[in-house]
Amino acid sequence: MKTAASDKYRPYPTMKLAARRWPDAVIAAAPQWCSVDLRDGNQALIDPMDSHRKMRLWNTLVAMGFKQIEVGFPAASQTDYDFIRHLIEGGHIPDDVTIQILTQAREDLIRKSFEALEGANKVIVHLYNSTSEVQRRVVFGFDRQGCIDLALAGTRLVREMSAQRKGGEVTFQYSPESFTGTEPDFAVAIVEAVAAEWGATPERKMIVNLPATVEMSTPNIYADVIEWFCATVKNRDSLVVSVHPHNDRGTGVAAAELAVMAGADRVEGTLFGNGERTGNVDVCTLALNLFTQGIDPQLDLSDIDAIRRVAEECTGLPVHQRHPYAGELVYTAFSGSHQDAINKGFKARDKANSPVWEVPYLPIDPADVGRSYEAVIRINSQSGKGGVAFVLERDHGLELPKPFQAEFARVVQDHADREGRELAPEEIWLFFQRTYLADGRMQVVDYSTVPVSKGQRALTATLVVDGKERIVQGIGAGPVDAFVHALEKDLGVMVKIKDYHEHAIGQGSEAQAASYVAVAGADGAVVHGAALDASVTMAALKAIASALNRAG
Ligand SMILES: CC(=O)SCCNC(=O)CCNC(=O)[C@H](O)C(C)(C)COP(=O)(O)OP(=O)(O)OC[C@H]1O[C@@H](n2cnc3c(N)ncnc32)[C@H](O)[C@@H]1OP(=O)(O)O
Ligand SMILES: CC(C)C(=O)C(=O)O
Repeated sequence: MKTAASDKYRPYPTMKLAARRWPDAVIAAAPQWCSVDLRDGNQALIDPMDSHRKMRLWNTLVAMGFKQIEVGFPAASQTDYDFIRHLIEGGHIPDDVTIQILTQAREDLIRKSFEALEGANKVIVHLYNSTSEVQRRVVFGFDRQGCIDLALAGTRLVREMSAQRKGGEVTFQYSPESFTGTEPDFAVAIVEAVAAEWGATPERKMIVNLPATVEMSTPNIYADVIEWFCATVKNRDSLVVSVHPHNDRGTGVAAAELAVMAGADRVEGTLFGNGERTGNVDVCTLALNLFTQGIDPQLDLSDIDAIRRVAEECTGLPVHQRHPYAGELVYTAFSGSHQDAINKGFKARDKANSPVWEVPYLPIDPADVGRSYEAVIRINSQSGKGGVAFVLERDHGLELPKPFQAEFARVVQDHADREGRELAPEEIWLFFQRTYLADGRMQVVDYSTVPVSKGQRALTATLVVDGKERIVQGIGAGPVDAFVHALEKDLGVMVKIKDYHEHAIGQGSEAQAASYVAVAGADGAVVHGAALDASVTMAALKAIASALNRAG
């Protein structure tokens, strides 16, 4: 980047805090959540939501457990106004949910907002005006006092209209909008003036929302300012301090978390971070971050895919595949060492039967957000033996021995490299069948055994070799040993079994035997073979044939 261009920008002022406390704070409970999907999220859409989409999103937000929901800017849009009337007149607002509306500090807009709220039980009236130095100078053309006067005029009217209002209580919320561009001492001054005008008390608290309207600094500086604000503002116990981080620097989540550590009681945000420019802070991520620390987030995210679907369909914006917790790929490992560790983690967990989650590379149990283990491990050229073995065990019950895994993984990896793409589990299974189970030069058709002396059995096997039927006979300590001797005696094929494993797949009459052998060829190279059969002995003989066929 050219140096000349960066001369345009100035560093954000830091805060001189004598003994900042937030770095040592630990979040022990969820903050109050307020969804602003239907307002801030909506105002950022190319096509703002119609009533139908708003209603669908509303129902999802309520079902998730949001108790405060900003439902619109009724004085700005007829759709918002009508939607709010529909919520109220249709009786769609549960008793424990408070709707919030946004208005500027302008008389006509405030009056219209109260009109929209008629008949609603509890409401939050959210008044804002921009307080930043730039906006005072460039947009409004007034000084600090002019800015305070505007806020006070708006507050006064909200107070008067709240007193006249029939029906339930009004909670007042004030936002010094563009707080991050506002001198902290001025933010305190204007909030104190507004709180005095409103008459905030510890019994009738006012919400003070301190938005990172534009995220302009590292999150630690935002936290410093929040801590300083909370320590400095008069009558802190009459205020609910709220934050409303945007994500211009990509650190909205961190800013919200540090702000809560610094003393904020409440967080405004949206599902998956939709909102102006780079979005509002993502409440799903914040909530699940808490969840992974053992803290009840007070929001139900147990079916994150369903929530994601609604959000995507209502906003028309896709959630990124790598989005924390919700992205399509975030519970999937392609790379070999990750797959191996996840596979071992799952096995250790099954064995230990422990409630504590400690599967490597998975910060959260996918099942807790309604995701399944199915797609955790997927195979491409970056995958190793653990991943391939995981897929075969998960889908087909095969427990491949370690050296066997290594051999088959090489086959799969070569193919994935050639194809340059992910291989579906069905393709891997097809590959396994083609590599080990398909008919080769030698096929075992049948066999029988009889005891000949103590510990010795004679085996007769019918084979097809190069298309011709052959009968071979041999004696050995068991059927495998007898088969090896038969192959040597009658076909002149030397077989050195280096390793042998078998296990059952399934139970009862449906059960199958899986056999795996490692055979050393004349040159000493080890080749593996495998077979499945209803009979354990037949599976063993077929596995030997499989290895010999592969050895060529
Ligand atoms: C950071 C945020 O997200 S804040 C929320 C922003 N959301 C929206 O603006 C969405 C909906 N807004 C709208 O539909 C319109 O802007 C309306 C209906 C609110 C107002 O419409 P209009 O008056 O026609 O236009 P416009 O927004 O351009 O008005 C700007 C005027 O409002 C003034 N103004 C802006 N914000 C405020 C405020 N919070 N309080 C008082 N006056 C304000 C401006 O100084 C300007 O005054 P001027 O006309 O004397 O120069
Ligand atoms: C109205 C305020 C809270 C806002 O949306 C913002 O500052 O981003």
